[in-house]
Amino acid sequence: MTVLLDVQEISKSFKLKGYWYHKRTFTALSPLSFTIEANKTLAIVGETGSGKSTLAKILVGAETPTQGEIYLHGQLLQKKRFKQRCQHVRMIFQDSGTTLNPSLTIQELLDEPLILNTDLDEKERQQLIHKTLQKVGLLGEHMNFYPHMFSGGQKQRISLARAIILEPQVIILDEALAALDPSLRSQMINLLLDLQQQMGLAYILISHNLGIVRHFSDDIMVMSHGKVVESGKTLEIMRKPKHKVTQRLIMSQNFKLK
Ligand SMILES: Nc1ncnc2c1ncn2[C@@H]1O[C@H](COP(=O)(O)OP(=O)(O)OP(=O)(O)O)[C@@H](O)[C@H]1O
Repeated sequence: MTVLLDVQEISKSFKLKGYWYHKRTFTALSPLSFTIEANKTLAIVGETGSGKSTLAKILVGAETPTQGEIYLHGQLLQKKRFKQRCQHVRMIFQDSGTTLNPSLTIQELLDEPLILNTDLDEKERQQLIHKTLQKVGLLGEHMNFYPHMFSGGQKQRISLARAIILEPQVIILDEALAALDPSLRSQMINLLLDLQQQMGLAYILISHNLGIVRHFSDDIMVMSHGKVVESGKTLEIMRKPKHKVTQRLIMSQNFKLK
């Protein structure tokens, strides 16, 4: 298997305001490295404030790392080339549905990334939107609907359509399944797994729910205070957690793995 995403020694320190006479910084991420292969899912878990979202924002290009480099297929992802990053790494949030602009139709919402990032003409864009809606289990006719006409689960599918329309290689799911009820969640997980197979996607799953993590991820990385404290195969780590943070997370959810 070949490495798709290679994260090398990424760190992040925030400058704290109000200390001009004695500059202070807060280290949200200590240098950390990891790799992901295509068709695989890496789960990132950890207590609140451990740095998971900061790492996700760096990967998607919304935050600049203090140090470190990210390679995709061996090619350096340039910090300032947002367009390049947008095409390859996309992110879906827990409340993605609520971030869909209510005044735009689904066609207009899906057209935005295509206009910004591709040279496709109007007809080609419309065909791609139609195809992508079908890929996520919606109908081509939904193009003319507005976001308020959809349920929460369907809105999450629209966000997924927006994420995959540029055919990225990596999708970050930041608590993207948390707000869904159990049956919608399993439908969404099955859809994500199907798309992973079809498109060779790598997922980075940030979740507090170890049930989802176990069901969905191949590998796991446990974070605490901006550091990786344990990582490896999900099932092995869940069966025999070595670090006390991992043990605490598992115990706090009363999570048992037979
Ligand atoms: N812009 C910022 N300026 C200063 N500190 C920040 C900033 N963004 C994040 N932090 C700090 O960095 C640390 C890591 O935050 P982050 O949001 O990455 O944690 P998290 O693991 O995603 O937490 P949660 O599970 O609650 O979402 C926190 O202590 C947070 O307060």
